[in-house]
Formats: sequence, structure tokens, C-alpha cells
Amino acid sequence: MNISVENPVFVHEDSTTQKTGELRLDSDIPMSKISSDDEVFLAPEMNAFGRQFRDYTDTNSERQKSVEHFYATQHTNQTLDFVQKMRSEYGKLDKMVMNIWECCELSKEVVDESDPDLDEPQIQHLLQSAEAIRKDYPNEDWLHLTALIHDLGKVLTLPQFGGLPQWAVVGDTFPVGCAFDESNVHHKYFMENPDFNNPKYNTKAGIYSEGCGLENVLMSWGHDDYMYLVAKENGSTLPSPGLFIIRYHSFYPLHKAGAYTHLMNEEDKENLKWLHVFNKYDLYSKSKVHVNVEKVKPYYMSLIKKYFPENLRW
Ligand SMILES: O[C@H]1[C@H](O)[C@@H](O)[C@H](O)[C@@H](O)[C@H]1O
Ligand SMILES: [Fe+2]
Ligand SMILES: [Fe+2]
Repeated sequence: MNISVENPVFVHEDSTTQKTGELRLDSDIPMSKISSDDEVFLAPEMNAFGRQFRDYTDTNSERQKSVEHFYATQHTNQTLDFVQKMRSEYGKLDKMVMNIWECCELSKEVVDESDPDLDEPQIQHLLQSAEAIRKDYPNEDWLHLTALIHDLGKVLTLPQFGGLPQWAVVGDTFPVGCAFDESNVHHKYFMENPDFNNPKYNTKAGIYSEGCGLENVLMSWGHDDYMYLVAKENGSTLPSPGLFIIRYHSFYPLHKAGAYTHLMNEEDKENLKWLHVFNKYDLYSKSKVHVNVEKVKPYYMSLIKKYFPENLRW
């Protein structure tokens, strides 16, 4: 069965002003195409472990216990002060010089401990999500490339990047400097966070003002913000929704639960529509069936060449 996008998305009225193409609803996919699973992406109902996707409630399985432990450490340690330090340290981009494909190869060595749905090397997740979105949006090449690179920032866990602990790299993200919304998974562990009781940081707006725009909000530090910095500072020509997807794809409290919307500006609201589209392919493409890397590599190399310089500072 085809699981539809949870939040409504809208078709742009004037597509000539958009660098990106029209947003399409699941219901726009012709019924005649639904029968061929080669041509459209069919989202599974269960994850590879036979469970619902993003189930954080099962306390019996070992994997779920380690995911909960992950969130306990993440929520305890991600303070405003920590985020500021990490942004200035990793914003220097002085750790490595390499191209995008070399980083895809490096991501073979990363397994994400926060993810209840996948324990495969990250390169597979990247190619699975890119190939899935390519089926349904064949003309949006920027979206294919966005999917390919969205999780590359997880290389921060590798020794070449200082071997950051998983809680500083993966998992859902949330703003720091304002109250932690209850829609964050395993919210109770924020009580251990020093910012939780700081009156400057624990009101709804905290250090921000209504409608200030997400670019003025400090997010918990991790692979999203890092990869956004890498793409932006190296002069990628990906369109604004692509950069937005990279930067906020782990911000489930916003794009799934609809929290923190008071911090968005008009541009964020436009970009959020594309993030809703993207999320379906990020989440439901997670599978044990591997993509043949060498077979698809030439296509993705051509996209990298189109939107990125040859070498990037990381
Ligand atoms: O466990 C997952 C994983 O780390 C993803 O890469 C991230 O984007 C998700 O938000 C998170 O829940
Ligand atoms: Fe991610
Ligand atoms: Fe992902």
C-alpha cells in the first residue's frame, strides 16, 4: 500500500518563479502507475524489524533500550553553550578536504545508534532514499542529490573528525535557548539538561522572538546543521528548499508534530512544504535491501558535478 504524506502539501500557483518544480500530492500519481512498483515508490507499513516506523515506546527490545539511552544522553548534554562551541569549532571546516563522493564512501563506516528503523551502513540509507525519491520526482534532480547527501554529516562520529559521540551527531533535533517542546521523543530526559531550569531559556520563545525565522534559531548540534554549513560555505548551488531539507530533516517536532512554528518566517513555511515531501522517502525507504552502489554511481556523480565544486572543505 502507498502511505500518503502526513501533512498536506500544495502545488505552487506560479511555477515559472520557482527554481524547483511543482509539488505533487500522492493522489496525483496516476492509478495505472501504482501497480508497477518499479515506477513509483511504495512505502512499507513495517520497518525491517517488523515494527511500526519511529516507534519509541517499546521497552522490551534491546535496540529500543539503546535508542532510549541515546536520547537520555542527547537531551542531557545538548545545551545552548554546547551548541555555540560546536558551531564555531566545526564551522571552521578545517578537518578535511574531500569531494562529495569520497564522503559517501566514508559513510560506509557509520551506523546510527539513534535509529529504531535501520542498522545498515549509512551509504545504503543515502542511496535508498535518493533512489526512492527519484522514482516519484524524476525531474527534480536537486531533490535526488539532496537525498544522497542529507545524512553525510554523520561522518562527525569518525576519528578523522574528532570522533564525536553519537549524541552530538544523530537523533532528532530541537531548538536550544527556548523551552523544549513536549513533542520531542523521550522528552522527560530534558529535566537533566542544565538549560531546563534556566529562566532565560525555558520560556516558549526563550532568547528568540516570534517569527524570527529558523536561520536565527540555534538547533541542537548534529549532522543536519554541519552538512548545511559544509554545503553553504563551499558554495553549493542547490536551491533553497534543498539546503532547508538538509538543515532541518531531523527536526521532527516541527515537521511531524507541528511544534515551534512560532519561530518560522514566510520563507521557512514555503520550504517546509518540500521537507514534508522529502520526509516520506527519508523514513520509509529504510530497508535491508541494498542498492548496487556501482550501478547508480555515474548518475549521482553527474549531479554532484552540477551542484558542487570538485573539492570541499569539511
Ligand atoms: O534516528 C534518526 C537518524 O539519526 C536520522 O538521520 C535523523 O535525521 C532522524 O531525525 C533521527 O531520528
Ligand atoms: Fe538524518
Ligand atoms: Fe536520513
